[in-house]
Amino acid sequence: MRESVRVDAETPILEAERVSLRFGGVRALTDVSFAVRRGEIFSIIGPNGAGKTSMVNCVSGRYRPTEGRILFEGRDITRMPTRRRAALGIGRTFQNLALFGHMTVLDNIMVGRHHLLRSGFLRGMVYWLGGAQREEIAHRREVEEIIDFLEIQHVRKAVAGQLPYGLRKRVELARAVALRPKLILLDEPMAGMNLEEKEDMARYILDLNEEWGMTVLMIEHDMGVVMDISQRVMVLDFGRKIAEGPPEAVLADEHVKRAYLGEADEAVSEPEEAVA
Ligand SMILES: Nc1ncnc2c1ncn2[C@@H]1O[C@H](COP(=O)(O)OP(=O)(O)OP(=O)(O)O)[C@@H](O)[C@H]1O
Repeated sequence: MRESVRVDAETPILEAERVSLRFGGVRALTDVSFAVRRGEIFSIIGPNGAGKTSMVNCVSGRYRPTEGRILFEGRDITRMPTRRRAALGIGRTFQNLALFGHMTVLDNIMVGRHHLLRSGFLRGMVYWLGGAQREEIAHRREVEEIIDFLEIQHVRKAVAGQLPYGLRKRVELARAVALRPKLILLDEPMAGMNLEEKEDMARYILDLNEEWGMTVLMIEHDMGVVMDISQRVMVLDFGRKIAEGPPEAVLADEHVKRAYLGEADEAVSEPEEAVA
């Protein structure tokens, strides 16, 4: 039986409370707190090694914070295994592609669905045993919907490992979406993409958010994309939070400019041209 949880419009879908993470002597995260509101696109930015992936791994369950708590829909998930978090509705993609290269696109997405069944959707499982054919049809319909949405119909039978990089990233997103998560964690979804692929990916993320109702927590280096599609942004630097807020406010923050964007205060300005 599912535990009852406190969920209302005021409850953030995700909260990190004073999270610290150490690897031996390395302080990957120090005292980081933030909250993601239900329905928003929230991005984490910061220089290399700032702790972004570590933070997302604490949310997905791959890493366990040394100190602090992670709450999902008001429930403490800090010590919960990854699989159970997925069953609660936390899905993710990885910085480095994690597809089954030898399998078809369709099978890769089906794997996402099977994970959904295995992860405690007991009713579905019983149904599967009792009426496998109807379940399979429903399953396929969902998968086809995702394939249509991500515009990968033309490669559905292709072997995933042989696709161009941008398409593989899209298939990986499809697999994460197949879990039907409430919160989707995207680790550098645009990495290695050309401009057109980035624009497509940005549109898919917006649609996932607006039409599919998924809350998005994203790490992304492309500042243009981050500023375009995020409602709020958190900036990490050396494992600490240095700013959080709407994109424009964060961009204008002097601390952020110095620490992250490298726009030092002493920026050299060109002498103005003499006006005749
Ligand atoms: N598994 C690990 N073992 C030891 N140190 C780690 C591990 N994972 C991360 N770190 C260290 O923690 C710090 C934060 O790394 P993290 O990968 O979270 O940063 P990031 O902001 O995601 O960087 P990037 O933008 O390069 O992906 C770094 O100093 C990194 O070397």
